[in-house]
Amino acid sequence: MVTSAPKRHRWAPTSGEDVATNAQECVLAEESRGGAAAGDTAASADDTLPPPPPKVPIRGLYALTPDTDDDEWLAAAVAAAIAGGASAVQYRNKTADAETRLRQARMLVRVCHSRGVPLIVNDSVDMAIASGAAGVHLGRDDDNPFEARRRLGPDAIIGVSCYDEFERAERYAAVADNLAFGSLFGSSTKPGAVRAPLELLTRAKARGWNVVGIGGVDASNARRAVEAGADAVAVITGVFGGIDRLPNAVEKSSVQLRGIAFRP
Ligand SMILES: Cc1ncc(COP(=O)(O)OP(=O)(O)O)c(N)n1
Ligand SMILES: Cc1nc(C(=O)O)sc1CCOP(=O)(O)O
Ligand SMILES: [Mg+2]
Repeated sequence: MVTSAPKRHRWAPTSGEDVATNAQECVLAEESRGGAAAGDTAASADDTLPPPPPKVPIRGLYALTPDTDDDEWLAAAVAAAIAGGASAVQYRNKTADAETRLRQARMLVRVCHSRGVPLIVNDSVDMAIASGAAGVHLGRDDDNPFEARRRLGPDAIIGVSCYDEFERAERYAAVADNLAFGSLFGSSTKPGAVRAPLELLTRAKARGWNVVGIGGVDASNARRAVEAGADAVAVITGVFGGIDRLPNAVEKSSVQLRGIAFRP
C-alpha cells in the first residue's frame, strides 16, 4: 500500500557552509576520488558490491529511509545517519518503481556496507538478493519468513513485523533475527497503523528476543521504548525529517536518537 508521496529534496549545496557537513563531504569527496561511493549516486560501471558486515543483533538506532527519487540526497542522508550513529539502515520505498528501487538499494548497499553497517531491504527477498543487501524486513503482506530464511541462508538478517500481536512474534521468533512491534506512538508516515502497547516490548525482551520498536519514535519518546525493552528503535521521520532536511541535520538527529537508544 502506498503510504506517502515521494519527496523531492532541494538540498544541493549552494554555499560553503552547506557543503561543510561530514556526510556531504564524505560522499562528494569519495565521488571526486572515484572511491567507494563514487558509483553510488549514479549508474556505475563497477558492479562489485561491498559484502555485508558480520551479522550482529540490531541495537540502538535503526534508520529507515523515506520515499524519495533523489538519489544524491538519499546517499548523503544515509551516510549522515550512519555518521550520527545509526547501526543499521533499512531501504524502504513504497512509491518508486522496481527499477528505481533496485538502483537505490544497490546504491545504499555501497554506502552502508563500505561503512560497516548492514543495509536491510524492506518487503522483498528478491530485491534483497538482487541488491546484495545484508537482509530483509518482512511484514504480513510480504514474503514468508521461513521461506526467506531458506533462500537467504543463516548469515542474512531477517526482521519480522509483529504489530501489536505477541502470537505473531512467537510464530516467527525461531527464524527471525529481530521482531518489530508498532506503532508505538503516533506516526506521520503510517497514521492509520494499529498502536502497540509498550508492554509488548517488555514481554518480548523477557523472552530473550532481539526487539525493535517502531512508529512515531523521536527524541521525545525514544527513552520510553528503550526502558520498556526495545534493543533498537526503527525511525524514519525522527531521523530524516520532512522534505529538504539537510544531511547535517540528519546527522544531528541521529546523534541525539542514538544517544538515547543505545544501551552499552
Ligand atoms: C523495523 C521495521 N518494523 C516494521 C516495519 C513495517 O513492515 P510492514 O508492516 O511490512 O510495513 P511496510 O514497512 O512494508 O509498509 C518495517 N518496515 N521495519
Ligand atoms: C514503517 C512503519 N511500520 C510501522 C509499524 O507499526 O509496523 S510504523 C511505520 C512508520 C515508521 O515511520 P516513522 O518513524 O516516521 O513513524
Ligand atoms: Mg512490508
